[in-house]
Amino acid sequence: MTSFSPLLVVAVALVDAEGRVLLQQRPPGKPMAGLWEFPGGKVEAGETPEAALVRELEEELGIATQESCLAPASFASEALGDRHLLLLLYVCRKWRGVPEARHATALSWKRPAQMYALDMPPADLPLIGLLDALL
Ligand SMILES: Nc1nc2c([nH]c(=O)n2[C@@H]2O[C@H](COP(=O)(O)OP(=O)(O)OP(=O)(O)O)[C@@H](O)[C@H]2O)c(=O)[nH]1
Repeated sequence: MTSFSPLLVVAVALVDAEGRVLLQQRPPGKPMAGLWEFPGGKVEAGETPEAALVRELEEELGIATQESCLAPASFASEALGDRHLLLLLYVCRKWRGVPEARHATALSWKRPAQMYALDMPPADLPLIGLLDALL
């Protein structure tokens, strides 16, 4: 039997009062540099997905939220090199602080309809339609 060890990644659509979603641009030196993605990152050993996302938002954007403010929205399942990516997407409308690009090259608030024209990772593309319908 072949073993299956997916890469588990959590990401969030932070939604502002105007229904725009925060995207961040991956920095040089990382795989898929320059692409626009949802803030988030890998779930570490022993962590729940929600705890990982609260941690990533603090580390990457300097904002604070609570696990109860993270609503599961959708997921993506996609080959990623020799791994298989499971990307869990949450929606969050409540946080404290103003997002700043601590790791990313840039941040941008976008309406879902504007995302179709952006360079985003392949796993994110099916998630755009979901956000377009949801927000
Ligand atoms: N955060 C995030 N990662 C995504 C998205 N879409 C997508 O394919 N990924 C992939 O999921 C993985 C997340 O890894 P990462 O490098 O951001 O994770 P991390 O913050 O833990 O970084 P690190 O590896 O430097 O510690 C990458 O392979 C990334 O390309 C997305 O929308 N947001």
